[in-house]
Amino acid sequence: MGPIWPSYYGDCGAVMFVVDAANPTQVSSSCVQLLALLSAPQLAAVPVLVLFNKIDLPCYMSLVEMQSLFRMQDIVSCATQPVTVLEASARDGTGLADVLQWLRDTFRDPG
Ligand SMILES: Nc1nc2c(ncn2[C@@H]2O[C@H](COP(=O)(O)OP(=O)(O)OP(=O)(O)O)[C@@H](O)[C@H]2O)c(=O)[nH]1
Repeated sequence: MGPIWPSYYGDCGAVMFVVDAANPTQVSSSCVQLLALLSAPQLAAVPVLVLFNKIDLPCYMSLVEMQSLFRMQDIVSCATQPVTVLEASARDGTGLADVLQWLRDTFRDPG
């Protein structure tokens, strides 16, 4: 689906970028897609949530290792938009309260 994402950028109020944290083979392609998304002019001021999902599943890499492989710190500090990184399991609900809080904070009516 990646190639058609830019056609939606103009309508985005926020982006939730979900990474399969149980699948280290997708790290490099996810990282390339994330960098392309963050450098899109239409998304330059749009809040982005990078969500490492499926943390209930076993993986040979720890989440800290995966985020290090992603160079998340560098990505966040170089991004023009606010970037939040969270972890969750959509299956058992871990971390979803933080995701909902991010949505509330992001779409809070400023008035
Ligand atoms: N264990 C676990 N499974 C999940 C979680 N979130 C989604 N799934 C399952 O993962 C499968 C694929 O769902 P998604 O990853 O959302 O869909 P997708 O991105 O199109 O599929 P893939 O790219 O193949 O992972 C489904 O069977 C979901 O039920 C999670 O947090 N934990």
